[in-house]
Amino acid sequence: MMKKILVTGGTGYIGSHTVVQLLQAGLEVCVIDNLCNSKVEVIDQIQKITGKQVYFAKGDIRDRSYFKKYFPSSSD
Ligand SMILES: O=c1ccn([C@@H]2O[C@H](COP(=O)(O)OP(=O)(O)O[C@H]3O[C@H](CO)[C@H](O)[C@H](O)[C@H]3O)[C@@H](O)[C@H]2O)c(=O)[nH]1
Repeated sequence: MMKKILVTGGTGYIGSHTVVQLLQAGLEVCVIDNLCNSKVEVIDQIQKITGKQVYFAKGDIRDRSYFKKYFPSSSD
């Protein structure tokens, strides 16, 4: 089974470069970023560079209701 990695801040400078490396290593990547210091277009650029799909969700994991939506089995 392919490993899935969650990268928070994955459209930022360090995050996007990390995502490219992870994809090129054959891992599946999901990015959560609130886009306060980056643009969603970065996802398209990553996909163009790697030829691989990135799952993207805009939001902040510090927001409890948002976190629960994506990680419903997490405990309080
Ligand atoms: O509460 C937050 C804060 C940030 N982000 C996102 O996290 C990513 C990374 O944030 P930063 O901008 O703090 O970090 P970067 O690694 O992208 O860039 C930082 O490091 C770079 C060099 O390493 C440059 O110095 C740059 O100016 C500096 O912001 C961004 O996409 C931003 O939108 C969130 O989703 N939530």
